[in-house]
Amino acid sequence: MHSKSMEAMCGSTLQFFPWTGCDRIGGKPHAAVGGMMLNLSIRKKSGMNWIDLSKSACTRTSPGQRKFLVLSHGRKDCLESSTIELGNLYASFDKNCLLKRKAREVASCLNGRCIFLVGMMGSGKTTVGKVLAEALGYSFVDSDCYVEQAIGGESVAQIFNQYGEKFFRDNESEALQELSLMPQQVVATGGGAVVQPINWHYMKQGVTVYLDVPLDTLARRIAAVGTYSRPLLHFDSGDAYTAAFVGLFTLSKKRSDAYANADARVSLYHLAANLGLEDMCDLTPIAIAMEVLVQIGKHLKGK
Ligand SMILES: Nc1ncnc2c1ncn2[C@@H]1O[C@H](COP(=O)(O)OP(=O)(O)OP(=O)(O)O)[C@@H](O)[C@H]1O
Ligand SMILES: O=C(O)C1=C[C@@H](O)[C@@H](O)[C@H](O)C1
Repeated sequence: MHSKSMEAMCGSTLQFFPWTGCDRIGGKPHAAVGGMMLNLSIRKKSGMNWIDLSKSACTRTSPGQRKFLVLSHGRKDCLESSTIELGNLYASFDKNCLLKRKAREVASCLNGRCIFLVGMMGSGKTTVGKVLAEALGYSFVDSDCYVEQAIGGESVAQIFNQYGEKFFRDNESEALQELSLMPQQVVATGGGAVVQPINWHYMKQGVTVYLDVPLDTLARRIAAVGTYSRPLLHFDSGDAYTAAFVGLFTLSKKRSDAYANADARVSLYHLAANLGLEDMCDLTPIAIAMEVLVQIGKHLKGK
């Protein structure tokens, strides 16, 4: 579709929300983290031209400046589905471009140091960690999997059942010690790694980031996949959500001080609010990974 005809079709309240799910746009325009939320007035002020959708997603409309695609419009009836699909495609491309750009900037200050993600079970350390690692060009390691392999392939739940929690914690500490000696890794730590003071000594060889996620969101995520793989939340009776919520509540009371040791904190509650989102579920792993990089950048610059 030609850019002019798209402009004529779509009218005047176009916005770009790179950090949210494209299909769930509805929050109020806000200064987004990583800063790319455009509306018509900003577009006019900055003298932007529409992008020709038939060209590359990274079309440069003026030297050194990359322009972004339109994703949403105040009047849904004037958007053709093909336009939305194309917008979604380009938007995810752009989100990755922005994430990679931020990752390059942060990587240049990290000097190969690892990132240790800490947080409660279900906080997204694995999901976000993989996105971060990919953007930074780092390896991704899940410390629970590392322990499982070290023990000989048994699952965390089996290790808890057979050998008890102390045995698992000792092996977890050994794993973190080994991982702290290897450069350029994003490590998703086990939810309870923060309780052993010695683990902080290992993790502080790199940069530690706390993914702070409300208990209700954690419990919903865990209930969706079941509590079987998480021995501290698994009970034979009762529904999965209640078991997860009660278990997480008890653990979080014991751990909140420990999580506060992290160098940086990413609060999903605050991130969603800053982006004008009513529902935290609309925060994509890319959005959260971007915020992790922003907070690491601030930490490294001493802000
Ligand atoms: N941003 C997100 N939006 C929606 N669901 C998510 C998000 N991040 C993670 N999830 C889901 O939540 C669940 C837990 O995520 P994940 O395994 O990444 O957490 P974790 O912190 O590594 O958990 P654990 O410490 O128990 O291993 C998964 O089912 C995952 O798909
Ligand atoms: O929060 C916890 O104590 C745990 C979290 C998981 O990642 C595993 O390390 C294990 O299930 C214990």
